[in-house]
Amino acid sequence: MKIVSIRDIHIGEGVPKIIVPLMGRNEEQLLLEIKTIKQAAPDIVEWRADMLEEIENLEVVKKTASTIRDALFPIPLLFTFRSHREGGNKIIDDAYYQKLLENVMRTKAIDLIDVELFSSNVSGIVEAAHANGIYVVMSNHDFEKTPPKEEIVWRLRRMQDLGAHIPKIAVMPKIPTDVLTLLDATYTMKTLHADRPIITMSMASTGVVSRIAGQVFGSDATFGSGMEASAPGQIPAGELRKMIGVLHTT
Ligand SMILES: O=C1C[C@@](O)(C(=O)O)C[C@@H](O)[C@@H]1O
Repeated sequence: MKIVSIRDIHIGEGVPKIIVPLMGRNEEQLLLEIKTIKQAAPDIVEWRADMLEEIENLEVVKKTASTIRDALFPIPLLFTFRSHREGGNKIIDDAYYQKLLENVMRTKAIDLIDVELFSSNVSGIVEAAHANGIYVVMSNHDFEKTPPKEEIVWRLRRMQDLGAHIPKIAVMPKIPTDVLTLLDATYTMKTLHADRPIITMSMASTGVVSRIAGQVFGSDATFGSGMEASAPGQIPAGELRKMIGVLHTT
């Protein structure tokens, strides 16, 4: 089993890692947010760059990336531009998505990058990440429903085949047994197919149990909110840490 190690954070080993999103709209808000979320001692911070007002200005994006890096170091930084079709804040075209990701990777201000499975030229982006020494968290989100177990496992396997260091999927439950489907898919992926860390979650209030207990079934990290949640069902990172601690006391 491959472990993803960034300084003293080892994803895929020990207790699940807590990832806290940064949702600020500009540098000033982001710096304030960083001060606040540091109190929750996140293992990893995710910059949700689709929230940035000036996301279409590459110079601003690159400068903001290094400002965040300096304020956070040594906490590992995950860069995410979440597309609108997968629940993100802003619509950009495929060409700009790739250009944005490649520019940010070249700054070396980040440790991990989110690459959506269904974006165009995934292989090209993954290649650029490998060339820059940045870990790929490949992702897929379904805000409408929970696909069948076989489909969830297929998507996670496809991410692994495409060179993701960490495959990730977030799905929406309509009924409580949809959460079981997600957890069952997680367990099958982890025990039969995965040779690396994976991250899975079921969203909204019905899915909260998956964010707390996901590691029992094979998920290696979980998202907890800082100042603002980035998806439905995220609970505050401090509370999440306590609950995960309870699951790991015996
Ligand atoms: O992919 C994910 C997972 C997520 O959607 C969640 O449900 O916690 C939150 C996003 O910020 C992150 O990029």
